[in-house]
Amino acid sequence: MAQSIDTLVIVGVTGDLSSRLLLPALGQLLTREKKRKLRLIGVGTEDWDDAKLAQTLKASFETSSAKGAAVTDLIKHATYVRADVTDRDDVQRLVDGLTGTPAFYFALPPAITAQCCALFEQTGLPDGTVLALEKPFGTDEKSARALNEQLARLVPEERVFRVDHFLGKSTVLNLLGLRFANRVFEPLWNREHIEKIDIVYDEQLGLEGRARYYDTAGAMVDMIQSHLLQVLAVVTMEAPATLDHEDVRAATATALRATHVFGGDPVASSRRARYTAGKIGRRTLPAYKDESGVDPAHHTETLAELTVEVQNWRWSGVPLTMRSGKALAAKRSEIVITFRPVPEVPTGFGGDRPANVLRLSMGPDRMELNVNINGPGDPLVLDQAVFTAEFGEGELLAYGEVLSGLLDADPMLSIRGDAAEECWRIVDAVRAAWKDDAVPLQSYPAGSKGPATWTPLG
Ligand SMILES: NC(=O)C1=CN([C@@H]2O[C@H](COP(=O)(O)OP(=O)(O)OC[C@H]3O[C@@H](n4cnc5c(N)ncnc54)[C@H](OP(=O)(O)O)[C@@H]3O)[C@@H](O)[C@H]2O)C=CC1
Ligand SMILES: O=C1O[C@H](COP(=O)(O)O)[C@@H](O)[C@H](O)[C@H]1O
Repeated sequence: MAQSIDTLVIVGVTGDLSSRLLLPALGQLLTREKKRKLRLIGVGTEDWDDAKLAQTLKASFETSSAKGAAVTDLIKHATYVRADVTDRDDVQRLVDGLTGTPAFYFALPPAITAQCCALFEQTGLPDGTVLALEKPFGTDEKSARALNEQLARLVPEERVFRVDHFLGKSTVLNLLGLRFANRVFEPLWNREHIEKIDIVYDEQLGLEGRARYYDTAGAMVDMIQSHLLQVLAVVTMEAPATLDHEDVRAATATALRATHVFGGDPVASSRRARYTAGKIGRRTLPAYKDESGVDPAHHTETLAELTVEVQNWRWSGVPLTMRSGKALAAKRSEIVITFRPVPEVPTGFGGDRPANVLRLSMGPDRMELNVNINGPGDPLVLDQAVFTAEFGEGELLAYGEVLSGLLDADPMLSIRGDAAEECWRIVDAVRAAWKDDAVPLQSYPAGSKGPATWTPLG
């Protein structure tokens, strides 16, 4: 695909996302694509200059071992613009200084992004501009819709990138090949054969100084509303005819539109908890409520679980449970597909015959399928064998995949506007029930597996 973006404007280049995730991924991309010509403009309110930006670029690129002509060229010509993007004159100056076709990557708090977009309505934007927005995209269904309407006044939908780096993860991309390029999985990928699906993203990380954002988001918004619902959409969607963004995004949006809280009951289908003081390995964590910047009155959950149903012929009645939390005993990131038991095993077989389970791990990126076979000793006693395959990490970091699509103006890995609204619709009812305290906020010690009363998933 022809390159169509030649100027990348990172607004918020002085921030954490930019230096820790975006720039290393950009460096990796340019190492692979030595002929890509890209100018970088970094924007922030800090008193930086071009030399300080170059220094930051070098440090970030080192973390991904980035090198080569395109990398050197980008650093050499990168410029820093000090601007407050909520100030009309600053935004006008920024837009007037642009040449070529720009992509604005807003590595900013979402409210600032919205203010900047409102100013773009006054300043105008060059033809072909791409706008890339980080999560959270709005704060609920209503605000997401309003933001979509605002963006639609600026650029066409295909030029809005609602970034979700989980869509760039190797295992999530591999799901497309696994499901739609094999005869053996897709015919079984439905309610007749699948009993339940669990999507788990447990982290050992605690708050990591992110109270300003996390304390108003919590695990439900931080992980389930965005990343895990996107993964769920890829797991449950119908086969797209092509991998073009029109087909893939139509398929994921259709799956999300059919997704509803299980049994229509947000109370019975959700759980929440918050960590108390504890130890993870050698690290001692204070209770979440005592972390710096946290307001205990927010009752923010650090572990959330939600069961939904995709209400269509393929999935009706199958519980799909998403869970994610922080400060847990072990990192666990997997999609677990549990098949229904076989209808009958011939009398005469001994041994266990557990259900077939397909595990797709999102780090390390690999799959495991357990099957029951005749045992190695007595052939009439069943045993279990495991087929494994490594997906590999992928050539690019997840953010590299996202940036690659963005610079080529291919929104396949970006969330379409209506899908973003659907994700809020699914969780808004649950958040309302939580706000009314209809679901108790339970607790678990940091470093544990979560509240002891919760049934383990997968
Ligand atoms: N950090 C992470 O791991 C992840 C972050 N995100 C999302 O990325 C976004 C940014 O997060 P993060 O980098 O952590 O936040 P930081 O607080 O570290 O950085 C925010 C950036 O925004 C800039 N900024 C704030 N106000 C203005 C303004 N008025 N004009 C110009 N620049 C401004 C700051 O510039 P300056 O300091 O110069 O004022 C800074 O560079 C958020 O939406 C977050 O949800 C998503 C996934 C992961
Ligand atoms: O967006 C986010 O994702 C990370 C988890 O993603 P990973 O790819 O870094 O494992 C999560 O820790 C963070 O809270 C959330 O904002």
